[in-house]
Amino acid sequence: MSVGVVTVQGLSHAYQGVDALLDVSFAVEKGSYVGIVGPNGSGKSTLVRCILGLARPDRGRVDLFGTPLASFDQWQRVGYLPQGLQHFNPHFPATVAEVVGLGLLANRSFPRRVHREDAGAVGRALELMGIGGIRNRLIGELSGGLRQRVLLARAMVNGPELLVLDEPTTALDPETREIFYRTIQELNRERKTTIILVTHDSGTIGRYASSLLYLDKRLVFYGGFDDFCGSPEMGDFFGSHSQHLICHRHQDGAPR
Ligand SMILES: Nc1ncnc2c1ncn2[C@@H]1O[C@H](COP(=O)(O)OP(=O)(O)OP(=O)(O)O)[C@@H](O)[C@H]1O
Repeated sequence: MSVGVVTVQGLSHAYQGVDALLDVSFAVEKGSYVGIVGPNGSGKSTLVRCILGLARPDRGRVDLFGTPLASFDQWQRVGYLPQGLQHFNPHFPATVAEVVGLGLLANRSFPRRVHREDAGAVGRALELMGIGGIRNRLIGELSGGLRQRVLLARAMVNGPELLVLDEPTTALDPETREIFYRTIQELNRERKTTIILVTHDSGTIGRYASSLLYLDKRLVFYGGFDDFCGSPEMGDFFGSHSQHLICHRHQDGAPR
């Protein structure tokens, strides 16, 4: 039997009485690559924040690796790349290696320090992302694509089994975006890292993810991209022309 990495049951969340999530239920199995899509304000970030315990749902339940969130304490098994982290001041006084090393602190009790022996883990994460050669550069001096690789290395430094990425490609040009998606796909295929990735681009993510989760406060669709393309509900939702455009790009596109 496959192992549930994330199980969400009946999740609802409102901000000051305004619903952001309504009765959302789904399960993510080990080794899946789930793309979360939906319009602006449809609750995507709120959903991942509830999954990670960063927002408290009004109703419902989240289990991580079979453990209720309230008692889950194995955060080294989870990597998170939040939305909008890529904007660094060019003079931000931290090197690439230092930024990646901060990822080791998530599961450490006080005093939280990076130790000398952590260099090995940092080096491995940098090599995994193909950025070992820039370890001493200042993070603020890098291009958007390299910066995003550094932040991904930071999320990967503990060797997480689950990686949650919230709109990681918004600041990237189309070519760098494809490279980034391919990197995530390799992590999924070769290391069997379970991926949950929030994006606005249903067409592109459909080429890489094993499942799409379409959210509009409620869960509208959860399944494979081919089913998404054939789904009459999604046709009603987008209008058949838009659905065709999304799915047509997929058929033209990259390997899965
Ligand atoms: N801290 C907050 N306080 C009040 N309202 C919030 C807060 N965070 C989000 N919201 C509202 O909750 C709704 C869902 O927001 P959320 O950021 O989860 O959506 P999203 O699908 O990730 O949006 P986007 O695609 O624009 O990033 C939106 O209407 C948003 O304005």
